[in-house]
Amino acid sequence: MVIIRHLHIHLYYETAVLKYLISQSKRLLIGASIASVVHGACSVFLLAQISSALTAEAPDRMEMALIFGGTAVAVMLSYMVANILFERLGQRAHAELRSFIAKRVIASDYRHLELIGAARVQSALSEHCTHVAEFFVSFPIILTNAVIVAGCLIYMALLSWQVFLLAVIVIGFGSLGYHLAHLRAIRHLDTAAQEQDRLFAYFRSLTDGAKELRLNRDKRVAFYDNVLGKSIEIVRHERTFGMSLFIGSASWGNFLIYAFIGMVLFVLVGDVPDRALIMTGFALVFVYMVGPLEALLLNIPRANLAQVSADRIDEITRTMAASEEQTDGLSPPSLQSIKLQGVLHRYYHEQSDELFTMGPIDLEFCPGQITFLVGGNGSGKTTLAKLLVGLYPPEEGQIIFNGTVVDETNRDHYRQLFSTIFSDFHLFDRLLETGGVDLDNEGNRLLAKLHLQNKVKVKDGAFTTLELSQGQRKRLALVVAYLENRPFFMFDEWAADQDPVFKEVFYREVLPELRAMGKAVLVISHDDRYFHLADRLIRMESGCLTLNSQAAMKDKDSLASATPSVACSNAV
Ligand SMILES: Nc1ncnc2c1ncn2[C@@H]1O[C@H](COP(=O)(O)OP(=O)(O)OP(=O)(O)O)[C@@H](O)[C@H]1O
Repeated sequence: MVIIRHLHIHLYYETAVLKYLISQSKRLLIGASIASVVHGACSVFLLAQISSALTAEAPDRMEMALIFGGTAVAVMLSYMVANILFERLGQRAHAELRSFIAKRVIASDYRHLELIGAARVQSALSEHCTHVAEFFVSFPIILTNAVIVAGCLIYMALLSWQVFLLAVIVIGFGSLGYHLAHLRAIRHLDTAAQEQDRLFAYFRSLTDGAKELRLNRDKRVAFYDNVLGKSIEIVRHERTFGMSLFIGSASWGNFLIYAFIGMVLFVLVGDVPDRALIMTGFALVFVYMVGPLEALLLNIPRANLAQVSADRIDEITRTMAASEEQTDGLSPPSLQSIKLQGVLHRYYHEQSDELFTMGPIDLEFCPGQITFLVGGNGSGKTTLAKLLVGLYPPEEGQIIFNGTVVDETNRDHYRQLFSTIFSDFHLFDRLLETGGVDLDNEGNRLLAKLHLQNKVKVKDGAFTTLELSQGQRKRLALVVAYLENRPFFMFDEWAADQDPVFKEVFYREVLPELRAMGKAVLVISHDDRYFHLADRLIRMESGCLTLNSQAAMKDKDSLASATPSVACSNAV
């Protein structure tokens, strides 16, 4: 009873995500909905036939039996078609939603993605997606049963307008109760959804922090009791409370149904001549209607859960701004010069209300030049590298590439200039480089060059294993960088995990070779033994460049006595 109004709410109160999904599968949804409506209508028609068969005369029975049989087959077929189509719709919605989020994540500005965080993306891709897909499974149940209930009400109106009027009053009461419960319940489901995003971060700590948790019993207990267990409990509690409110209102609806039936049977139908016949007719409708009504009352909460998840996905994907134009299909850029002019980036730390400012910085890079970027921990080296390679757009100042200002229209193209190995690099198990080289041959040649030929091979465009030490995995990343063969190489503390022998290889063979190939190279390093090998050395302190020495470093003592050539306007 409550249903028609709430069905209306759910059909029209769509989030952008549901709208998108519905628009993607419009035809399938229309087909499945028609099959559901046909199923509901045939079911009511079947009921009408059962009712009239009870009082039918013998000569009509044969014809009625045929119609009954035909309707029963139609009920079966429409049920099958509706459910298969909705199952397909559910699976399709799930897949569409996953690709929708994945594409949004890929296109999102890097800084936005950093701010959203991996846990929220994971939560959206897994649990929220599943809830939304389930909407398409509960939708046919809601639709079919709504049609059956509506049909029953019409049938009732034909039997008696007084009964129909009473039904409308009961629907009003039911809706009010449901609405009040709905407002409260949604708040709890929302809280559960927010907590679930945090829970996914704790799930990651379970695997990422596996070593620490095993080595420290107190930490393990505290992590489970105060962090993970607490979060699991909050999600359980909030969701149970929210869903219980819905179930409470469903029970209220249920009570109203029986109150309604009682009123009709004992109050409205008085001592009329055909009492037994009229009672039989009503009893049949009631019995037939109770099942669909209950199914409706139970499935609407599931649709609400989907709604909350869809809102959550919506919120996450909406903040994934994609301000840059994708520049697929353009040929890779070549490098003449890169100029950083007054570039600046700020990090705001909400908890401590502190701001870290990097810049303003002026720098120039050209091909065939090796630049070392040095400085203490947290001085801003990686941040500068992220700005240089176009992962962060400068908040102030600009980057000029081959004489052209880098902006939203060409930043994606500009980024194709760089092969990078950040300290938190990621290795894809497949080699995704598409430079036209024979990946297997070239990959294996490079593996031999980096002394890894006995550990790992490239086979069918993939590394045979990634189960290697951190230093070896970094060498694999170097193989990938070589295969990319871009004009600019950026290494963020690459050599930190290498043994002394390979450090020598890196600084004395790999880097000079890259220079000879005409590559521009930026090396973030703490290896002061090798600083003198740089063509230029720049030092960062508290987000400012304090030294930009163009001269070749002959020894590190000359470095220590060098005067800063770049004024720091940001000194703290
Ligand atoms: N993702 C981030 N969000 C917010 N603040 C950040 C983030 N990354 C870095 N910071 C802030 O910026 C400062 C500089 O960090 P950055 O990683 O650039 O330093 P770094 O010189 O590369 O340090 P290290 O030598 O330890 O790698 C840090 O002190 C930190 O406060």
